[in-house]
Amino acid sequence: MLGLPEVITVALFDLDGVLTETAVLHRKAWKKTFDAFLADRAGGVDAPGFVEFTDQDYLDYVDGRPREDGVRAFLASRGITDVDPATVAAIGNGKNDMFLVSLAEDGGHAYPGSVRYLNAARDAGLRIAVVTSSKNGGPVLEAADLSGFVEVRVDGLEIAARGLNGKPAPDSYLLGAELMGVEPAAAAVFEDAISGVRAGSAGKFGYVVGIDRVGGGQAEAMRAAGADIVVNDLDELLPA
Ligand SMILES: O=P(O)(O)OC[C@H]1O[C@@H](O)[C@H](O)[C@@H](O)[C@@H]1O
Repeated sequence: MLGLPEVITVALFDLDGVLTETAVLHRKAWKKTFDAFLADRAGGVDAPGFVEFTDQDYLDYVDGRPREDGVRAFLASRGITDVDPATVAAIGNGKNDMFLVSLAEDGGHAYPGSVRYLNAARDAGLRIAVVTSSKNGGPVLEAADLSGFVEVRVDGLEIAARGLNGKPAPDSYLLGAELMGVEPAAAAVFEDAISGVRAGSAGKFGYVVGIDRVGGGQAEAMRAAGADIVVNDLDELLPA
């Protein structure tokens, strides 16, 4: 009925890019932030040393990870390891200000296919939690009018408060399963980020669903990272 193995009683949904279209807002805010930082270091966008932040950079280093983990991972990928913690925090805060402006302007939309799936899941008695690295998980759920579906939310604030390792470590998903009172084997993870698919795989969850929103090599990368199935939209899992 829901395209999941029968043993699954709990769904652990990532948020940005799985339930809501906000991954795009995150990516655009990160690009503006990192391009400004890189241009500043290189001496301008026309300087020979300037190489812009790409969509693939977002997927490889930032997507799905907690804010400052993403900053450090991307800078390290460019060989930039001399930034102090205050600078890492300032880069993340600047990006967050931009994200909040775009969320207020855009409104934070849910994917229609995800809303169909959430309704079908609720009707079928599948219990629903959200596990997101974002500290904006609460406001994004509210903006997209999805809070009513969610029994338990693990977000970036909770992850930081508990000192958990962020995705690709499985900790946040393991906490989600624990708060829902089930073993990982009884829970399915729904993810659009490679870091999140890795977290689901590392946590030995009963089923890992990859949602490919970007095309290119993403579906293949998701399978390699441990996804049991890859779809383009959640309602592909529902009966036609
Ligand atoms: O900066 P926030 O809102 O706490 O979000 C952290 C990360 O949350 C993830 O859900 C997004 O995929 C990332 O793009 C984002 O950087």
